[in-house]
Amino acid sequence: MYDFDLLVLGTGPGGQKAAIAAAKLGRRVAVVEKRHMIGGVCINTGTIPSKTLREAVLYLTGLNQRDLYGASYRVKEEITVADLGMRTQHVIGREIQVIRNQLARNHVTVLQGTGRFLDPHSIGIAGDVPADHDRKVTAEKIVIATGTSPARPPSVEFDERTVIDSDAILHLDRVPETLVVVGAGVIGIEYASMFAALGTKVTVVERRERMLEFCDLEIVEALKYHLRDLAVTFRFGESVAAVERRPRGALTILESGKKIPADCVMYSAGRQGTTAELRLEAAGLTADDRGRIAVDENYATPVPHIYAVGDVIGFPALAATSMEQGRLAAQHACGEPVAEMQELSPIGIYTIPEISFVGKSEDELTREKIPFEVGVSRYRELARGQIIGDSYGMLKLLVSSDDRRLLGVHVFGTGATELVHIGQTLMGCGGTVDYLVNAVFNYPTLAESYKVAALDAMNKMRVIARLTAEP
Ligand SMILES: Cc1cc2nc3c(=O)[nH]c(=O)nc-3n(C[C@H](O)[C@H](O)[C@H](O)COP(=O)(O)OP(=O)(O)OC[C@H]3O[C@@H](n4cnc5c(N)ncnc54)[C@H](O)[C@@H]3O)c2cc1C
Ligand SMILES: NC(=O)c1ccc[n+]([C@@H]2O[C@H](COP(=O)([O-])OP(=O)(O)OC[C@H]3O[C@@H](n4cnc5c(N)ncnc54)[C@H](O)[C@@H]3O)[C@@H](O)[C@H]2O)c1
Repeated sequence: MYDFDLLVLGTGPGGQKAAIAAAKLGRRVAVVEKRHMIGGVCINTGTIPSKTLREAVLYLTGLNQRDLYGASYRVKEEITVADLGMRTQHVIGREIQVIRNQLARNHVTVLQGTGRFLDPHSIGIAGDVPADHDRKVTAEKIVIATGTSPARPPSVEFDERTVIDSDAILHLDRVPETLVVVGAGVIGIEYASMFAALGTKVTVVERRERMLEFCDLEIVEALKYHLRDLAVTFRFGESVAAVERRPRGALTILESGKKIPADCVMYSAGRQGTTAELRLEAAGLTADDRGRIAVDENYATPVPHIYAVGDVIGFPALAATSMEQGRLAAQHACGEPVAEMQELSPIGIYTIPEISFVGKSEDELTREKIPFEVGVSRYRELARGQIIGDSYGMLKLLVSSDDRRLLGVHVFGTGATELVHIGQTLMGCGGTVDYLVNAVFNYPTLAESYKVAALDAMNKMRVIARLTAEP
């Protein structure tokens, strides 16, 4: 008899949903988590602090209101890290309470400490403080949901103040005047946007020739234009060779020989699966060179009673997908029928302005030789866009020229990450552009952009149809 039916390592989005799903099926469930990390990277160092910081920045700088009230509009003249941290800490605290309460009311046992495999069914838990004793628990099924940590190259001297990663950026003692961001991935660009909005002079160094290459090119161009307008400098096609700490700041040395001085350097050049402490070999498992664990379509590892979900299994490494993987893995582990994860997942990037999309991009459709028409709506032509002072936002629909189905939705500007779900729902139900053409939307709203873009696509398709029909 095992101590638990299902034991989960890690309480990020994947671990939480795995634990609760199994508890709802009447299983005896436990989660193992380090002290001060309930909620995982998501709540403590990743998604939630970064998105809350972004709201604080937008509110305090008044950036979103400047189209209406002028370039000098500010809610607060001198914005300090205390102003920013207050909101972040408040939200983190509340979210941790919500998670603790959800686990407790579902009778999930929380075991505090760092878990490691002793054998395929046994986990040793090392306490985080000397007073916590080492203990051993056994479980019939185990879910690994240990997430990732920032990758720290050995050539970089991290010191938590001047040369930092995305965890330490939440604990700066002041807003830097100059900042170098290494890596223009999602994390790098989101933080570059926030600091640029605060007035920091940001330089982004990216090894590749472009950034966010999975996004619509036109939208990435629009984002770059906005960021340059906020004094961001981009160095594409450049790699960082070394970062040197100096008494007052740091020097980022590029392979091309350039030296960039800055108060602070944030390294956001990828993340590494948190598997080093797990002693996977004791369970007969291995991780790849980036700490990731291989799984099958049910999230089972090569050792069938052990599952892995969330960032530790790699792409797409998002909170929303991690949650769903956790739920599906638990269902499978409990012998319940499992639906496949829906392919149509949206991506939301909380830059300033924000980006969101679902489905294919123009580049992908062109590569795949799928004919499509584009319908565009610009916020400045929507009454709601004028009311909120968003003159740059846009929504783009990609419509199949063959059967008028929606193939992709790309949104840039206020509310993009919310608006995208209208398109996602329509696409998930196999809907065509005709639904949007004929639907009545609330007015004045940004959702109306769907109708405007649908009409635009339909008008273009009509021209082609007319010309094609001519003898
Ligand atoms: C700065 C930043 C911003 C992000 N923004 C977004 C966003 O806007 N939207 C989005 O969808 N995603 C975002 N993400 C990604 C998102 O946070 C992750 O996809 C998500 O947190 C992954 O969830 P997870 O279940 O894999 O576990 P994680 O949230 O990674 O948590 C893993 C947990 O496992 C614990 N753990 C590790 N090893 C052990 C062990 N041996 N024993 C016990 N516990 C252990 C850790 O302490 C940690 O608490 C962001 C990430 C970062 C870093
Ligand atoms: N809004 C969101 O959904 C969101 C937000 C933040 C993070 N995330 C998740 O977190 C994950 C990690 O994000 P990330 O941005 O750290 O990683 P990433 O791997 O996406 O980006 C790292 C970037 O750094 C560049 N790079 C690496 N080494 C370099 C060097 N020496 N010099 C210059 N450039 C270098 C790479 O070319 C790459 O573009 C993402 O995969 C994403 O899923 C999601």
